[in-house]
Amino acid sequence: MTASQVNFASFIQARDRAASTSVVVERFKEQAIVATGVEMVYRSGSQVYPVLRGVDLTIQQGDIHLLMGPSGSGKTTLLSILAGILTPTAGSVKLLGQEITKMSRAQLAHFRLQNIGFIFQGFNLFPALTASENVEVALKVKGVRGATNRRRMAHELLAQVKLDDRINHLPRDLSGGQKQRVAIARALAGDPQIIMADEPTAALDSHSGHAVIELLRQLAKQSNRTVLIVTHDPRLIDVADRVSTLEDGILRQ
Ligand SMILES: Nc1ncnc2c1ncn2[C@@H]1O[C@H](COP(=O)(O)OP(=O)(O)OP(=O)(O)O)[C@@H](O)[C@H]1O
Repeated sequence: MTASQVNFASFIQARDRAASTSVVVERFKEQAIVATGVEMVYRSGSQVYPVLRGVDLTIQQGDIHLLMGPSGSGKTTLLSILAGILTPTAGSVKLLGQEITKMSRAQLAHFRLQNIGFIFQGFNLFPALTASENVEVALKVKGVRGATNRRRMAHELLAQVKLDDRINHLPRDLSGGQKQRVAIARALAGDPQIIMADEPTAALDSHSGHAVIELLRQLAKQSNRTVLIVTHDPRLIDVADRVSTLEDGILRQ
């Protein structure tokens, strides 16, 4: 081979390597949550309660995905499995390209801390801590060093959810919508790529519910975060990219 042929061959090899890497990155980016054949059976003595019967679910990165279905259909069970809080009886779950169903408890706990933020119906704030301190605690758990640093970051997160004028308020001095916004700021601590929310608007009146929905939409779209929401709230359908319905243990996307 001549020198120019060698150069051209190396160029082609480098280009193909780059192309295959970008395909991998693309694919990784596109599928934030992939559940395959997920089954869950609860047992109580000799009684067996099958709740999920082979659930397949793919959620793209940056999407707001709603999980709906009648009461008792297994939505919280599925969310807990997708978050790695419950281990399914069968099937696998991949988050951000990593199979969490194969991780040890320690690996899973670390992965959750780094990559998932949770929002609950009942806010789950520490009642004796201010809005800022509630977020600071989450930052500490996620490994952010330095009290001053955590305080500054907590204020930035609270500003992001438009609560900069309430940073020193205790939860009892905040409205339901404001409490949920503190909970959202806390879920954003550590900048997780996935946010999971269980009935985030159920305890809110219509006005606060709308504000929280709009905030969740902004969070997903501005930062390309994936937001998975279990809800009965039909108002959320307008902001969702996809809706799945769970019924009798079967998921329809
Ligand atoms: N630890 C458990 N042991 C036994 N059965 C359970 C357990 N947890 C949940 N279940 C049952 O599994 C089914 C699904 O519960 P799950 O909470 O996942 O439903 P859901 O769709 O989230 O309900 P809701 O909309 O009312 O919150 C229910 O029949 C429930 O009673």
